[in-house]
Amino acid sequence: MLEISGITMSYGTRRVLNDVSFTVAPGRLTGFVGGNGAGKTTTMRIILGLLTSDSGSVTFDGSPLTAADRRAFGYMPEERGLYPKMKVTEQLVYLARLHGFSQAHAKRNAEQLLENLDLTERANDPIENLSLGNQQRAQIAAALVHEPTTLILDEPFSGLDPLAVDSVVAVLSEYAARGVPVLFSSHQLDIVERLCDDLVIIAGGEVRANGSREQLRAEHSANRFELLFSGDAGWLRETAGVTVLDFDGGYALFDVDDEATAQRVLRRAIDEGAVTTFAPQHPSLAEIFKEVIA
Ligand SMILES: Nc1ncnc2c1ncn2[C@@H]1O[C@H](COP(=O)(O)OP(=O)(O)OP(=O)(O)O)[C@@H](O)[C@H]1O
Repeated sequence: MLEISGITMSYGTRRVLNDVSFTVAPGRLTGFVGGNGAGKTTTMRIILGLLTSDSGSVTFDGSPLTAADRRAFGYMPEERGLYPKMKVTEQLVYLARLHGFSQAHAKRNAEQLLENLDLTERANDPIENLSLGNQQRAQIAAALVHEPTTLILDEPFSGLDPLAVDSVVAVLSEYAARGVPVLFSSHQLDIVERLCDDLVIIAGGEVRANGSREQLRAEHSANRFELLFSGDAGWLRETAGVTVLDFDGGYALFDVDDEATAQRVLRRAIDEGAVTTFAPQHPSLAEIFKEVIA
């Protein structure tokens, strides 16, 4: 388990991280979400040891990170940094060799990653000849080729088309399933919502929400229900404790003041017609995000 505890950091007199704490659990994909300038890249650089925080700690399974621990991490930086003239496979093999892998092992890993990322056709092209989306895939392969013990990825999905997103999602999920903690930042809330197990929402250098996706959705659930039945739901507008948000004949979306009101509504709907849907509505990540950063 990677644990970030009480990290505070200033650039000059300007504090950009304030008491940032969260964990990245093994085998889980943790999405790190925040607007521009929220502090994601700074936090990741501190985890990697590229920046030193003013206070706080980063530990792995309870011990402070050593240089050797960090060398075994996989990192995809915000500013992409592959050698433009080097061919894709050559580059990946070179990086794995730097980590002490044999030529054969390095080549095997590189080829497998290129296949999983649908990049095999470009294996012998120089990086600079690839489209931006394909350079991005190569960069993801570069972060993974040395079988890292932890993955830290800064905006791995930016600039990828939906098919590329799917192949990267599959590669990261497979990697996490090996028991590796994976932390990735993203602005794309729909992808984060689909992909991540855990979420950390940061704004103004402070963690505003943190937990499993289900936990956050449940915590921010506003007792909202959807009803679909064969009668007419007009009576809902006059029902005590109910606020109707959307209504169309036998369809209604509404908030209730408590669970007892929801059950009263359900009983009345059953009395008046055949109920096909009566379900709590959990907010989307985009809605939670807006709520917690407000
Ligand atoms: N080298 C630096 N010197 C001074 N201020 C910096 C430096 N790097 C970042 N900052 C400031 O620190 C704050 C956090 O920046 P950071 O890059 O960590 O945010 P971010 O969440 O990664 O943003 P983005 O999504 O835009 O990349 C911002 O206000 C930024 O302007």
